[in-house]
Amino acid sequence: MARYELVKRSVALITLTNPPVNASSSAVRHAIAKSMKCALSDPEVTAVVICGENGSFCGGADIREFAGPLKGPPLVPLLDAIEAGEKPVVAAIEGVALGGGFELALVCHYRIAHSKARLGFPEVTLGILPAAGGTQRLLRLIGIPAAAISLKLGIVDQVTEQNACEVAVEFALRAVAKPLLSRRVSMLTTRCPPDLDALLDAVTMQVKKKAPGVMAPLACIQAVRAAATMPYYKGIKREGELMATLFNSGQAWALQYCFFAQRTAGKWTLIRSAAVIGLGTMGRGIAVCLARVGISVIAVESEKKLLETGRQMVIGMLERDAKRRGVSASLNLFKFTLSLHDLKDVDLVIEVVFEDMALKKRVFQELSKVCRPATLLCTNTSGLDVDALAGVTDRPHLVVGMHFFSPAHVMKLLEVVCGPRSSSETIATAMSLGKRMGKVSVAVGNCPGFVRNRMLKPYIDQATFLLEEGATPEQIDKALEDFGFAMGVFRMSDLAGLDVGWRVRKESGLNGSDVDPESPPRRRQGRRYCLIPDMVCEQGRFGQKTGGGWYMYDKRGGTNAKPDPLIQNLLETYRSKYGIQPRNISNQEIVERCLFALANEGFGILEDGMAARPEDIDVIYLFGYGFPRHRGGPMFYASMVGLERVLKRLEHYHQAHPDVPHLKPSPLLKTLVACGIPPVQKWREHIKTMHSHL
Ligand SMILES: CCCCCC/C=C/CC(=O)SCCNC(=O)CCNC(=O)[C@H](O)C(C)(C)COP(=O)(O)OP(=O)(O)OC[C@H]1O[C@@H](n2cnc3c(N)ncnc32)[C@H](O)[C@@H]1OP(=O)(O)O
Repeated sequence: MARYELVKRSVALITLTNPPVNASSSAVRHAIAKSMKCALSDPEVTAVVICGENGSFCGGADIREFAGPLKGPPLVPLLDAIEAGEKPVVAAIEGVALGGGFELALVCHYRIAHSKARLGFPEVTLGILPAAGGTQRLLRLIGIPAAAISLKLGIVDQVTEQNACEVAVEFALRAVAKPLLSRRVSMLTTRCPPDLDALLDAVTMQVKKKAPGVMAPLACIQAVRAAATMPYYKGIKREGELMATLFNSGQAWALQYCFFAQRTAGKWTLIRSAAVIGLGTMGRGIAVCLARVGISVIAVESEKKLLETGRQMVIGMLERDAKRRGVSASLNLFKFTLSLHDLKDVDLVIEVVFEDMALKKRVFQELSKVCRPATLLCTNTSGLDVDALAGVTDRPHLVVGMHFFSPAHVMKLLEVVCGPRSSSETIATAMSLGKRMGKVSVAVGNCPGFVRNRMLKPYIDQATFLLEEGATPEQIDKALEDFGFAMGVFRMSDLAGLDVGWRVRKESGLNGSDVDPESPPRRRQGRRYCLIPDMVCEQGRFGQKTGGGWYMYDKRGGTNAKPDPLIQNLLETYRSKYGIQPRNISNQEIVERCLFALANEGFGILEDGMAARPEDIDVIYLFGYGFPRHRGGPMFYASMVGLERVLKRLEHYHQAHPDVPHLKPSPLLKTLVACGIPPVQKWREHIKTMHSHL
């Protein structure tokens, strides 16, 4: 609900984390109180910055909590303590600082606002008034006759076009030595016009005329009068009395009801009930995501034992999730069953069974029989042909891929896979369901691996080829982590699990009994193939979950990756078996080969019409693979490096490795270079084939 971290060694950064608007729920207030205590008592901390996550400072009190008894730390003492603290506190305001959010900003000693930030007290629209000192402090800060923009008024100390939080941290460092007394707004005297009574009487008349019978605006005028005529401690008492009257009035209830009714009315949806088939890790995560947004879920398993395990896991996840978000767990939305017949009335089904086409086809055939004709049938396949599944149903137009990423209740990305027969309504419904579930949904075409996994293959291939040629997993990971990835390719693979890729390789005949015995060594299906990943899996090393993969871990499920002499040994034996002379490989080569191969596949995807635009690919990689945001995504990164250079380097590497088709520059890359390298946003204009739905 609030993140606490030390930045620049001495500034405590408190980030409110309560999406979507960082409303100050009881849990958020509790977290602010705890963080402030930490900051004020830590001798290393000389200043504090308060900001909000995802571009919103704070949308005010959590209006949903108004219906129940006050929970969490009382507001006024919490805010007074921030103001009275002996270390400078700076509010970094982006997005909105409304109601209680604005009051929080006003108790800070300095306010830095982004030029697009909105500050204000909309409480009156909810039938109440700002009652955590807002009426008293704002007027002390700007005086009674004020009515202009924030900087001019002195509400904020600096307006910025840049990241308000970063500017606020620098500001806080400069504020350390300065006296705080004059920065405590409650200590200021309200500047009043000489004709205060006449002014307030005139405003009262206007309000009565404009909003006859409405209580809150009149109460606000009384609070203004208190700010003008009373010392702060009396003024805030008056503010509290006025609030108590309003808070329990039918007008406040009606106005708050209207606030939510207006938002609920916009929530027309086709999907009220859904089913999830398969309660493995993915299925459980998807089921939790659905229930989180109020959709009732029928969860299906094939065996009693699996169903019971799944049920327990889902309940545990829901309870932990609800606790974290300070809400009650929506267990009543769930039904667990062994029978597909229970799905006859649901609006949508998401199939999450084992990645096996024959099994999936059987499930889709069965669903066709049991579900009502309008039910949408979705598959969470990570790369199989969605249209082949559509083809076994009685409603191919209602079949679409919804490709979630593990863990599904955490990862933001959702690829909505449009089959050639998926109708526009089906795609739009899947896209809007994804948005409702808080996902970043991207529509993609139906090709093997779709976008993320299709691009991942050349990226991982390059990393394993580099191992053959002399690099170690640690060296490759370090180069990629220095580039900006939180985890290099091998640490990431260990986290995701190595067995899935192994199975996919077996199914596609690259490994196992289907391999052509005539294939030359280290070649499969006419191209270079590295056997090392299969050899690692053959030893039962599937990554973190087995306690070993590309690295060793202290236990099964451990996360602390250490270089493993066994892997080093395996690499040396492998190289000598195949007569490979290891060479020194530079970090530049690692980054170029991995990332240019990745982007090159992206160009191929655009060319095939499997993604609508480069921005979509970049979003997929930002949210689905942790591509460093400051690099913009693989396609934007390629444009920053310069397409001409990317083309030249790919030509160079392809010449050195002609048996690696992924290094052969894509025709679209060549076209873009030939036609003068347009900016990323214009690449789409040069794509000939476009998927009809994208
Ligand atoms: C730490 C000190 C605390 C002191 C507290 C003292 C008490 C003070 C009283 C108050 O603060 S009363 C609240 C004052 N704030 C408001 O009135 C703001 C209300 N919200 C808005 O005006 C808008 O939501 C917005 C913030 C401008 C964002 O608008 P946008 O169009 O982008 O999104 P919406 O669809 O309106 O909202 C998205 C989502 O968020 C929910 N929501 C918004 N604000 C609140 C809130 N204050 N409390 C609870 N929930 C809020 C809204 O209902 C939507 O939810 P949904 O489920 O997606 O429909």
